[in-house]
Amino acid sequence: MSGKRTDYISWDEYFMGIAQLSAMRSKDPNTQVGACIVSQENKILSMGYNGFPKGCDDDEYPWNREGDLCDSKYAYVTHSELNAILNYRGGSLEGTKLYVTLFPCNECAKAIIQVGIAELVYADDKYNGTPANLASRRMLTSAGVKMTPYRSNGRILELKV
Ligand SMILES: O=c1ccn([C@H]2C[C@H](O)[C@@H](COP(=O)(O)O)O2)c(=O)[nH]1
Ligand SMILES: [Zn+2]
Repeated sequence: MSGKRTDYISWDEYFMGIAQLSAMRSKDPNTQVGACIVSQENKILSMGYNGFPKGCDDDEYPWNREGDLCDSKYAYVTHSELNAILNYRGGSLEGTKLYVTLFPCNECAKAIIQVGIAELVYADDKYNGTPANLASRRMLTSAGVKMTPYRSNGRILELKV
């Protein structure tokens, strides 16, 4: 009997929690996505969320989903996974693990594969079955990236900030 706390959060809860917290920084009114990249030694290497690139004012660029490409967010938003990858300045991401709140699209899948991320743990999969989702799964499978759905145990983590 060591007397240690037993209700501490697991590694998965910790890293998915960080991804969820990162998503809360997103200005996207429809879908907020967060990502957290972790080393094989469970060290957090990088984080990201979906948003416009540096210098592109959140109040000037459109957050619309509809309309011409240039009048919608899709032309401008950087996805959370890509932001997490680009935010990392420490060298190689080979063999790392990505926690992400939404299953990655095909464009993010390309970046994930090319930087050598070995596994992804995803929470939501609301675009399952769409062309981007199918293409993403196809590439991730071909590249041998392990895809693990996050299994929430339903525990609610509260923060007073
Ligand atoms: O792999 C992905 C896919 C999407 N996102 C971001 C891009 C957008 O900001 C939203 C999706 O908006 P919808 O209104 O649901 O189409 O999510 C991402 O970060 N990573
Ligand atoms: Zn994406």
